[in-house]
Amino acid sequence: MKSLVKPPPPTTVPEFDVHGDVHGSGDHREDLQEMPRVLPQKPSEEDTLLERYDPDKIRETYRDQRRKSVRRWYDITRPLLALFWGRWWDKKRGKEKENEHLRAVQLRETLTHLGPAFIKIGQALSTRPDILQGAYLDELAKLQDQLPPFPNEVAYRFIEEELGAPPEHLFAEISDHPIAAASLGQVYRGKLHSGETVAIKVQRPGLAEQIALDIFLLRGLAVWIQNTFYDSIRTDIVGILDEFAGRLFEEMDYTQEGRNAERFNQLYGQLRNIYVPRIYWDYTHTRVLTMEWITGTKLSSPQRILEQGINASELIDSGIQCSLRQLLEHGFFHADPHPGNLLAMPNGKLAYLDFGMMSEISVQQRYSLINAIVHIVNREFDALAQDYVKLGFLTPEVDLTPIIPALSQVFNNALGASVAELNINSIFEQLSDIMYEYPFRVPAYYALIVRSLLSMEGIAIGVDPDFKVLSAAYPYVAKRLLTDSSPELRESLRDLLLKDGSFRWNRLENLLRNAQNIQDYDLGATLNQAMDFLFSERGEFIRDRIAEELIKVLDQVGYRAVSNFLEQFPLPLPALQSPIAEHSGHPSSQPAGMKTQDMDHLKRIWKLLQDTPGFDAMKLLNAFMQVMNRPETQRLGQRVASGLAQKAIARLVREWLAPDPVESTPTAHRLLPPAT
Ligand SMILES: Nc1ncnc2c1ncn2[C@@H]1O[C@H](COP(=O)(O)OP(=O)(O)OP(=O)(O)O)[C@@H](O)[C@H]1O
Repeated sequence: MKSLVKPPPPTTVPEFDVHGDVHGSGDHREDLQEMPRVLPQKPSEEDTLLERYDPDKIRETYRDQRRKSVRRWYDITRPLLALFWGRWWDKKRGKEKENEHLRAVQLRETLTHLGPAFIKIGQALSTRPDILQGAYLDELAKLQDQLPPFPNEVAYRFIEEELGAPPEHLFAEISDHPIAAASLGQVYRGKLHSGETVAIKVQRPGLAEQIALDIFLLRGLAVWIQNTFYDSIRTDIVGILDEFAGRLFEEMDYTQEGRNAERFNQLYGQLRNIYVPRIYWDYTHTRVLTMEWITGTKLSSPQRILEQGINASELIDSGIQCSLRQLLEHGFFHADPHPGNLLAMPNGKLAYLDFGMMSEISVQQRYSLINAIVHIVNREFDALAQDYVKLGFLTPEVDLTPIIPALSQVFNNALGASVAELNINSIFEQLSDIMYEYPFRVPAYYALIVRSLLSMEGIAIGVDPDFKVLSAAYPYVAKRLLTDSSPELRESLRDLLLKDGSFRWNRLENLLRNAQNIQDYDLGATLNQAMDFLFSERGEFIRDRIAEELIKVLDQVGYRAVSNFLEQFPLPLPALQSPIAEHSGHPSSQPAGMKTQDMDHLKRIWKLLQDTPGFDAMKLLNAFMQVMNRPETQRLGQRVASGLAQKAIARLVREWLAPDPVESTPTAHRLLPPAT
């Protein structure tokens, strides 16, 4: 790191072309004693063209630049055709496997050589095992970091152009070489005059222009492919490319990245162990981003993390919890969470970097995703097929009959598989086959979600080979089902808890147990939700079940109370028959120790609630009192009372009026039900 507090005087100013080559040399620093005022520059022509992704505007710009387009087209197709030809030749000679690594390296080098747009495409492909295999995935994963840097002078010039003053005036220190050179920019370590250590990200020169031209050419190709092979290509490749390009353009605007970081921090920065660097807006503009420096180890080096004694499993769990909230709660998600963008901090926190590529999914899509998880866990594949319709993968007219068994095969295999086999990667691989075989149209956002999930799983498995993302996700889903009052999730909760008219206590127990340890699980919200749900129109079905259960339970308790009372004060009354025995048709010989399965569940649920952080008996009592005052409860009470009365009368009638097969015996003995 060099100190720039007293820089030497300027000499000549270098000139640059769009490729970042330096013409002329010399030091252009001025000797200013004071902190300069930061004056962002007026946007250039390139800036205005590239304010946001607009395919029509780009087409208009490049339509008349035929020579430029043809030359670039030639540059792109030549190495790619050479690559395809090489692969075809390998296949013909049966050397496909033998040369796989060589071709993969060739692909990586070709994409690197073709520039940022292709590097980004390669990065996206590196998380698509449904498109590429083995060696290719490994090689493309190397694209995620470390590209050749561009000269310091160019970077310093950019800083000056963007921030209105040379770096030596803006910063107290700046590293004399970039500490990382990524696809879109390179990063310097620096220090503000106020003392904070910062990361200064400077964009590659000529980047926007180059990317716009490449996207123009690739989109033309995608439109042609889609129109020509419409029947065999069911994926909306133009849509995917537009989505990708839109995000790439956003990524090139570093002020957008700064805003993303702040929004990310606002939504997820409060989660346990999650850290988001602060943005220094006075030192940030379209092509220069200054943020808090994070000291940490990339998750791409799990071994080094373990060596530092950081609790890696906890770190990964925090990452998974954060990802779940991104995808299923707020819908604003980091679409590029590769291990190079995540740092394990020495204090055990997980820092997110690079907020250039963010994506959003709608509320409806989020609910459908949660429902899909519930249906997978429940093995309800007909409902899962419907989820695909809701998520836009299938049109409503598609016949789901053959798709349901295909889905059931994938997930039954997956859920029945051993821990090592149960990974999202293999599930997605099999789903890709189904999506290819049946008329699925993969929406553009799906690729990003898959990428995000696969990346999450890849990172988790790197640290803990037994990690199961689905299992880690379920507690969060349980929490959402128990606390979210949206009609969609209530519907899912109802489906989960009621089957063929009976209430599945074990599932409720399971949900409560799963949600118990989730950090922001709010037991009070669960109770409120339960009450609201119970007394809503749609809760009527459950109210009926509860009335029945209560009648059963109270009848048993009442029987026991009377029975115990009579044991203390023997009276010449006929024997009371156990309601359980009555219910089951088998009189029990031990009424005092009787239990029902439901009672067991209720007891366990009560225990679970007591053990849940935030349990407060007084709050529960309050809720209970409120419940008691509701007209529905009073109606419920009337039903229970009348149900109990009916049962009691029926029993009395049976006991007293029905002929007794056993002769009168001493009262104390007759308190026991007749032996069978
Ligand atoms: N705040 C920071 N603190 C420490 N190091 C940082 C910080 N920001 C970036 N870096 C380093 O710079 C590298 C590149 O940063 P970043 O990923 O933001 O750049 P990029 O051009 O968007 O890269 P990518 O090709 O991943 O999109 C990171 O992998 C990290 O090593």
